[in-house]
Amino acid sequence: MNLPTSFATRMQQQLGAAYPQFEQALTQTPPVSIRVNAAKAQLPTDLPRVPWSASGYYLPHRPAFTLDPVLHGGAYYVQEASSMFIEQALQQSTDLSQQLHVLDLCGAPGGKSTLLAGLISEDSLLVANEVIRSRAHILAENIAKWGSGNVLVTNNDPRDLSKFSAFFDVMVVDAPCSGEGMFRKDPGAITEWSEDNVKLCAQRQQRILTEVWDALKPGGILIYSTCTWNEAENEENMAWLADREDAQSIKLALDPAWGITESSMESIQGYRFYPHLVQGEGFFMAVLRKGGTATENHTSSKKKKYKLTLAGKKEKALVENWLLAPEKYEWLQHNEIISAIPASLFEAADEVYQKLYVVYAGTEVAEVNGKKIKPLHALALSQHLNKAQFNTAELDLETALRYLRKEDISLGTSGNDWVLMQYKNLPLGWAKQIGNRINNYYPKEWRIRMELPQILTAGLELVIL
Ligand SMILES: C[S@@+](CC[C@H](N)C(=O)[O-])C[C@H]1O[C@@H](n2cnc3c(N)ncnc32)[C@H](O)[C@@H]1O
Repeated sequence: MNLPTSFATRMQQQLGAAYPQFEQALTQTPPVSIRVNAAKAQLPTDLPRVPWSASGYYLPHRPAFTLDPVLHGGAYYVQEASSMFIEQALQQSTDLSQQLHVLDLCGAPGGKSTLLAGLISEDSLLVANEVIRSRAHILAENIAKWGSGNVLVTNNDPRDLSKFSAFFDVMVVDAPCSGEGMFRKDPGAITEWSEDNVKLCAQRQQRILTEVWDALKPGGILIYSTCTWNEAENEENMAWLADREDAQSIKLALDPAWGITESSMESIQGYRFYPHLVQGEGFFMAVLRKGGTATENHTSSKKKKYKLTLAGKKEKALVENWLLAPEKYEWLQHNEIISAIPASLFEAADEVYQKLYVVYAGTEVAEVNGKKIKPLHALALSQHLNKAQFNTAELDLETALRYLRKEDISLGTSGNDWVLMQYKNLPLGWAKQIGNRINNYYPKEWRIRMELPQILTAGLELVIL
């Protein structure tokens, strides 16, 4: 691999005698790993586990993920193993039984957001943000597929977060960086790399951290990560922040067998992932606790004017049984769209709506137009869907893939109703039976564009819950 000279020199200094193993590891094929959505599926297997994540597994080779319907149903997420380490940061720094407000600032495409959504309690709120519009929509798609129901996806610049004061208990900043840890996976990252770019990235990271800092509560946790190894974008930025603001680095307990390299610089504990020592790509993470005492999540009772509008009684009655435990939700209506958010999150969600541009919220349940009701795609993928309310059709692999390609399919059935399309008991989306015909309601922008091969191979052997 043709590495930039100044990068190679720095890594030689950083790694000493281990440098040749590091360089050799950069020529190896990256490991493939997935994280299972524990609310939807289990993977009964003796596949090796990602040691720092309860639901992460390594696969022996890279399957054609696009052709696995179970992926489209949100039963797992393809995620690089090192980045699953934020699970340890969250678990070791935070009481997850509490109701939390969590921000994932640089969220797309959604690896860390879906991991966070799986770790926080059902009455905690995750704000998954992404500054780039098109990427925010991909994030929303992956959040809808994960199906938790307590996530708001926003499309804002970090500076917009400065409208919040002491709102978040936890902030994850997975910052845009110079990407040294991606050299093996994405050789394009090598050509984009330069010392100047490292400096620019470090400055941008400082700006981002400054803009969002006030939104973190006193006593709150910042989980900062990059996929790069240089100190300027990592420990130096954390030391700069801890020095400027009142913050302290948190030391995590590590199993030495994990192969993670701990660094200690100017009172900052950092965690580095090198490809010759771990099964994963390059990664850095540090955790800071903001000074002061944590405060409970309570919202001002003074506020009268809500941005969120409650659904009308009639509309709510039409659809509320489509979710399990409907009494736990506040039912919202925006134009013809009815959605649900956990009732305990109403005030917090409203505050987010007041301050940010929300592109997706909670569970979008239905579109109601007079007496016409259409179940929405996110409902099919929700972890809280009340399946008993719907007709279902179990599809074989080929039909499932044709459905996901938004092709016309035939089930040999007749009737006049909405049908939940399932593969191995996992909901994929809706179709409408009209007489003998099936209208395919799979979202156009999500459809599989790849041609189907002559011979189809079954995907991951998950047990759907
Ligand atoms: C490392 S990626 C995030 C990966 C994501 N956390 C995950 O686990 O799937 C960094 C993200 O930051 C976004 N980004 C780029 N410039 C930014 C900026 N100035 N402020 C905030 N985010 C930015 C990128 O669009 C990208 O989605």
